Amino acid sequence: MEIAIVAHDAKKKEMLEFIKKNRDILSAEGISLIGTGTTGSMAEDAGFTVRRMLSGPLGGDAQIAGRVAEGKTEMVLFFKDPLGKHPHEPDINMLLRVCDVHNVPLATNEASAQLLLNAIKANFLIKE
Ligand SMILES: O=C(CO)COP(=O)(O)O
Repeated sequence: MEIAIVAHDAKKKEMLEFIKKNRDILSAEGISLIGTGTTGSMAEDAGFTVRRMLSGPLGGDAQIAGRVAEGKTEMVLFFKDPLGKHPHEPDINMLLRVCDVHNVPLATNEASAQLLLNAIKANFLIKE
């Protein structure tokens, strides 16, 4: 299962702590990570293997949306900054919309992301 990790700047620290806390799940066999540019390199620096897309403002969200639409990315953990303004808001909304179109699990905050990973751990989301 390919899981996307994306975090806005104000949420990067939270994402880093989150992925480190969930290293056992995120590094498990059958799980691969994809991320927007800066989030992805942050995760790589923490020892994860990540397929890195462009940075969000340069089209990274759109690239991940494409992979969701193609059925390649099957879960999106997107720590969105609800208080900031982003030049690539249309891309962000597209990623959220495409997840809904394709019924792909999407978490936009840490509490929801943890529930999704717990579900993976409990084997609820592993496809046959
Ligand atoms: O802007 C982002 C998501 O919308 C995140 O992009 P980066 O991971 O490159 O900072």
